[in-house]
Amino acid sequence: SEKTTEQAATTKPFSFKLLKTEGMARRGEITTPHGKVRTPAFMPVGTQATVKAMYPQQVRDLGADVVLGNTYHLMLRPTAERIAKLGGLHKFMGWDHTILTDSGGFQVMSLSGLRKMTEEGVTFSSHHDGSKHFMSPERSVEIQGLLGSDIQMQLDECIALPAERSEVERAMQLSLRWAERSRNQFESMGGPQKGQGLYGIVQGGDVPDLRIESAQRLGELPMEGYSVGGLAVGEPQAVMLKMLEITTPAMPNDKPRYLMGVGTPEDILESVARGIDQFDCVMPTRAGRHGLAYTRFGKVNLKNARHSEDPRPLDEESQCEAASKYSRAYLHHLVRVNEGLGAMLLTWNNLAYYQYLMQGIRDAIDEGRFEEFRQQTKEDWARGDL
Ligand SMILES: Nc1nc2c(CCNCC3CCCC3)c3[nH]c(NCCc4ccccc4)nc3cc2c(=O)[nH]1
Repeated sequence: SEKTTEQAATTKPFSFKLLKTEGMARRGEITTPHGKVRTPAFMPVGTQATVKAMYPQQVRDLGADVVLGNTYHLMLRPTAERIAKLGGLHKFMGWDHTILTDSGGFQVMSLSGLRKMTEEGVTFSSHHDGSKHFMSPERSVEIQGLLGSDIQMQLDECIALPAERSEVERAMQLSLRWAERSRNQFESMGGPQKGQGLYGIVQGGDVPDLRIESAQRLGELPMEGYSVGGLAVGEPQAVMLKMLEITTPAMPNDKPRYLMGVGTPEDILESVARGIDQFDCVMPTRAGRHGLAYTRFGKVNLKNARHSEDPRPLDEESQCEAASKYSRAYLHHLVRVNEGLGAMLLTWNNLAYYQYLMQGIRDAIDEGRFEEFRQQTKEDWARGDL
């Protein structure tokens, strides 16, 4: 029968095209039911169905192809059932491009009160009102399906570092068993037929053989992509980078690799060089709300009194008005008197800079000059803010 455009679009299978590589750096393109994702990609965080202090169109105009939502926050408020009743998360928040959701395990462990972790799942109390909740691998995938998420995460257990090997191994093995249960639930809900993707999450802490075992055994499951979890949890940057050098070669080469929770511009640049395609971090948005600006020449803390009479904008060559149109003195004032416009302008500037960096990385890999781009960018940052 003649499929409508809409139906044809949503039944295209999830896919990842590897377009170019330079060393371990990769340039690719993911196709989801809501469009394409150019990789390497930075994915702004929209925890409670909004990228804080930004309009969706503003986020899109900066070049973001995907934003993050969160199972933990949305299952508590307004609940996944209510969002589903209202047409799903895309419609609810007015974002008509790709949405990736985390499974909620990380947030339960880092945000919620009293919790009990068993083979079955995790019981926890809401950090809002103390109400009791339960999340299993199956329930997490069900919630992400209700939200209409294009890229879903398995439920996993992420532990903080440093940790005993026995503890790292226990959490890694549990996460592997939960990966299989998540996959079964995802397939029983027809995820693949809707063109959605489910990612497995590699764990294993800072223990090389556990990282390799986790990556290899996850790779045997037919996941649409694979995340590197359990990092950016307190370990030094050198340890994180070392673990990437060990882990990414053990992950499927033809599927997207998502490093969760990372990171600063330098973390991102160094992780692209070690085989990562997708990133998310609250840094640019959270820092913006705290007066910190990311620019081509490093960070500028607008709280600092040295900016109080500086008439220069953050970066007059920037395409983003937040960087080119307002003086540092004005931004300093807004931050000092805690005016909402301060958070809005600095969030806008920071997301603009992150997307500018990602576009530079993608162009550099396309043109076979990523190594040179990486060195030049690090020199620019080191110059500090002129
Ligand atoms: N499922 C899962 N999620 C992880 C996350 C959350 C990623 N952002 C989710 C978004 C969805 C909505 C909320 C966030 C992580 N975030 C970090 N580090 C953040 C470090 C950081 C902390 C504060 C400021 C800056 C960086 N490590 C992470 C590891 C895992 C993991 O193993 N499993």
